[in-house]
Amino acid sequence: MNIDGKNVSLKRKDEIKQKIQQLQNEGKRIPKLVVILVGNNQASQVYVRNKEKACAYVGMLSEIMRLDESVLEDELIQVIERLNHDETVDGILVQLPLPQHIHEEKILDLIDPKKDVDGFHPINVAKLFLGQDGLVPCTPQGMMVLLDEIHYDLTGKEVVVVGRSNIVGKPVSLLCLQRNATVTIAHSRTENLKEVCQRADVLIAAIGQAKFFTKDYVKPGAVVLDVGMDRDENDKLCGDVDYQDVKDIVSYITPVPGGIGPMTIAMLLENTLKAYYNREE
Ligand SMILES: NC(=O)C1=CN([C@@H]2O[C@H](COP(=O)(O)OP(=O)(O)OC[C@H]3O[C@@H](n4cnc5c(N)ncnc54)[C@H](OP(=O)(O)O)[C@@H]3O)[C@@H](O)[C@H]2O)C=CC1
Ligand SMILES: Nc1nc(=O)c2c([nH]1)NC[C@@H]1CN(c3ccc(C(=O)N[C@@H](CCC(=O)O)C(=O)O)cc3)C=[N+]21
Repeated sequence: MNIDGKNVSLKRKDEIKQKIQQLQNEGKRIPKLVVILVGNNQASQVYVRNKEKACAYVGMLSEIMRLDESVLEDELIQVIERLNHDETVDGILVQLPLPQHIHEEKILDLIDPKKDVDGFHPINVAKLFLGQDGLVPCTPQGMMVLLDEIHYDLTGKEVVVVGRSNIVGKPVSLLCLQRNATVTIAHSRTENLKEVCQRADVLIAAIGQAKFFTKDYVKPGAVVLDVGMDRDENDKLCGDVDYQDVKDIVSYITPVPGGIGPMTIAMLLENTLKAYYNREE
């Protein structure tokens, strides 16, 4: 069965919309998200526009700062420092990937952890590691919300996460561990990947390879969360999972599009609202 991420994200956004309406009624300041987009990466343009639309839908203020591909690292640093000090700004997101000449780590470390709605700053990463309350990366958090939606209890379950990036693979592994799953993190150097994946009660596919996971990777009855945002042979958007091949043997699967992607955006809005409340307190 499909897990309808689009619909779940809509429910979440409607809840946020109500909260913002309430702030408005009380004459309070309205939460604001700033997205920094460097260069003109095609995919990034689409994602950023989706974020802008979502902000408008819930009544949140948003600003997209479009910087030229050739922007100097120092200029970007100045922009972030200004936003860090801007009292009207609650969330700052620097869209990845950044151009080659800019050091990603240096930039992410600079964002005020209180405004780090991506949850990529070392302080927030450490909080997640320690199980402390902080800003949690959006895509992994979105996956937890979808598991809640199907009332799936991870306790004692075998979770296999394929992919070990800082933005998806590692954080989602920690969240599953927190929920008492037995977690395996696989990657490009993993031996016998097929056999490892076949053990999974929950398979999390986050490698960026179109339709890589066919049914011989999937245990019948497993839950499959497909994070991939890939292009197939016809340049059509698809996931890391071969949906047609596995759909009849899984218990649940997130489709692409309409699965994890929309949840990422809903969680971004939730994080911005959380950052707002934390700062107002
Ligand atoms: N829906 C959403 O909201 C989001 C979707 N995405 C999508 O998710 C996918 C993953 O993104 P991201 O985590 O940033 O990816 P990265 O490219 O940063 O990391 C990919 C990971 O997958 C591993 N990997 C690559 N190929 C294989 C393979 N053949 N077998 C096993 N492991 C492999 C790599 O291993 P190694 O470490 O050994 O190199 C690496 O750990 C992409 O399609 C991306 O577009 C990303 C973010 C949000
Ligand atoms: N600092 C930073 N934070 C991110 O969260 C971040 C990033 N950089 N860089 C790129 C990835 C990717 N990502 C997506 C967000 C929404 C969809 C999304 O809305 N997907 C729709 C379809 C989109 C389409 O039509 O192309 C869906 O799956 O239904 C996808 C992918 C966020 N990322």
